[in-house]
Amino acid sequence: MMLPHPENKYRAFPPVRLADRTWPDKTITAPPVWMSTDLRDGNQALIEPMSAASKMRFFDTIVGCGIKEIEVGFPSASQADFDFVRQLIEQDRVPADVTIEVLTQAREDLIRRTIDSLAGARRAIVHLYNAVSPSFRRIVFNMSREEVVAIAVAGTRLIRELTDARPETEWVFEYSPETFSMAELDFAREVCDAVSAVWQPTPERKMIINLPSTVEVSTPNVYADQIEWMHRHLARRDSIVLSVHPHNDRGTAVAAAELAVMAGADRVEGCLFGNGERTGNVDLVTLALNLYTQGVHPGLDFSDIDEVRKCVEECNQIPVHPRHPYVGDLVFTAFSGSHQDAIKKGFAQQDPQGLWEVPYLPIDPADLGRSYDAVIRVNSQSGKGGMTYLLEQTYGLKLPRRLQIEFSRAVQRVMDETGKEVDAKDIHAVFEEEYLSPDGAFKYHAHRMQDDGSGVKVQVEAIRHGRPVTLSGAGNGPLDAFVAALGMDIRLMDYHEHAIGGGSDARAACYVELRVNGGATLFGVGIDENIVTASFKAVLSAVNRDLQDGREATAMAA
Ligand SMILES: CC(=O)SCCNC(=O)CCNC(=O)[C@H](O)C(C)(C)COP(=O)(O)OP(=O)(O)OC[C@H]1O[C@@H](n2cnc3c(N)ncnc32)[C@H](O)[C@@H]1OP(=O)(O)O
Ligand SMILES: CC(C)C(=O)C(=O)O
Repeated sequence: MMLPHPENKYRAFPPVRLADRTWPDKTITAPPVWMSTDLRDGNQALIEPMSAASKMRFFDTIVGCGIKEIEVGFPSASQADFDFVRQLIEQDRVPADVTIEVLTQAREDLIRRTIDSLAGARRAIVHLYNAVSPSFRRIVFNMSREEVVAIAVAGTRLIRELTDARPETEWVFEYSPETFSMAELDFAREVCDAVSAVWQPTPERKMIINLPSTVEVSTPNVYADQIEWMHRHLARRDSIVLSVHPHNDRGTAVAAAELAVMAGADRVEGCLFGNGERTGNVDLVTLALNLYTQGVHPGLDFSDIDEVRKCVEECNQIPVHPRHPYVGDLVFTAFSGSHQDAIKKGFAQQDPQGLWEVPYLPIDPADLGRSYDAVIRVNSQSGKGGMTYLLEQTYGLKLPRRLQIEFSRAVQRVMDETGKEVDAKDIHAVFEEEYLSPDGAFKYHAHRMQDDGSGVKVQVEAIRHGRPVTLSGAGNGPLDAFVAALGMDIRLMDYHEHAIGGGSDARAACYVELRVNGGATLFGVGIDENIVTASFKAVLSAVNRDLQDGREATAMAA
């Protein structure tokens, strides 16, 4: 089935004729004013709106993130929203540096109730809106341009009158020409100018003009042009905080907000992790952290991003997508081998004081309180890098390179059999089974060693096929002597050792690569508190593996 032809049903959004636009050359060097509308636009979009308790918990989280302007409801729409505003004020829940905001339609009864809800507030933003685009004028209101301007002006006048009568509150006025992004620019300007002419803001007492993409209908560059046009043409611009309120219908709300800020917007309204009507409001967390990764502090605190996500998910009853920027479960995870390899090398070379430069990771997960353990996960697409990284991070085992290659085949076998992702514990189990298994033919028990200056003699007590045996040998060093004691055709090809942990709990890990009876080389691993014992165990591990592989061990000691 093909999609039907769209030409007769949809048409391209016209570009703005703004030849001398300046925003493409701008960079963002300071954060905008952030406004969270989680408790209003976010809440009105939920299947089940939040309870008062959830709203209060969410409010505290938003405050904890450092957001200073918070739209807390639409108090004239429901008793629940009205009561929540009252609770915030009466219980003195609003910190001194935070301002609550409420939304109202431009209708007298609704405006009166809205202002009533704010009685006793120290400072409050009253947010008035009415839709201005041609289709809304025609379909929803059946009104002319003049009538739409008149609604906005009347609403503003009433709010002015009611707020003037309550000087105990510091009032801030916000006006939104709803559906701005679909409206004619000259008309949007006309409405906004008419409203600000009534409110009479000053540079000292600014009002907010908020230009929403109520529905995102164009590419973000067009929205940026619309914002730059308004930024240049609005009357009383020096007395206006220019705000944007992008929705995400085309999936480009973040880009739209960023370009809008480059185009002159001072303030951004959105929700944490992008909840909101339909495809959501712009995600404030992504915006803030995008800035952070450019070296600009957003003025917000997401240093424990998982805690913020937990609250938002529980209050909204909507999970955050596993691939959501910065916060999703999988965004600091690499499954594919080449990515894991690059990340592992990046972590190893990262200068803790230097610029962040770990490949594939645009941000240090630790800045967000995310753990490095989660960075690399292993499935059938993974190479050796991921599994060895996990072994090192979780169990302190630093496998030499050729052992990494050998071991990755063993893990790959398990994954091919199960088809599942494996975690650090699973990988360690495979490692144990392969190299540290106590069930091999030879088991180390104890040893004695003599060093007379000219050479070393060892006597090793071992269990062979369940029976105790004593192996004796001499050589240049302990390992040489032990290999001689085994009486087998063994060549030591490679040797590595390192400490695991520190202090009294420290142990030694020893890796040997042997060629037994002229066959292919293979590794053995030994771990013990004593480095010599670890090396003997490593040799037995390799010999046991050789025997397991069914190779002939012809000259074995009896
Ligand atoms: C883009 C946004 O997110 S805007 C915010 C939207 N949020 C909400 O609407 C949530 C809460 N809203 C509600 O509970 C209700 O809509 C209320 C209580 C505000 C109003 O309810 P009602 O009085 O039943 O009106 P209703 O919801 O049907 O609104 C439609 C009427 O409001 C008018 N209207 C819509 N927006 C506005 C506005 N901004 N200013 C003035 N009138 C408006 C419409 O023209 C329509 O009038 P009509 O009935 O004469 O045709
Ligand atoms: C009220 C306005 C700002 C709004 O929510 C929108 O246009 O999406």
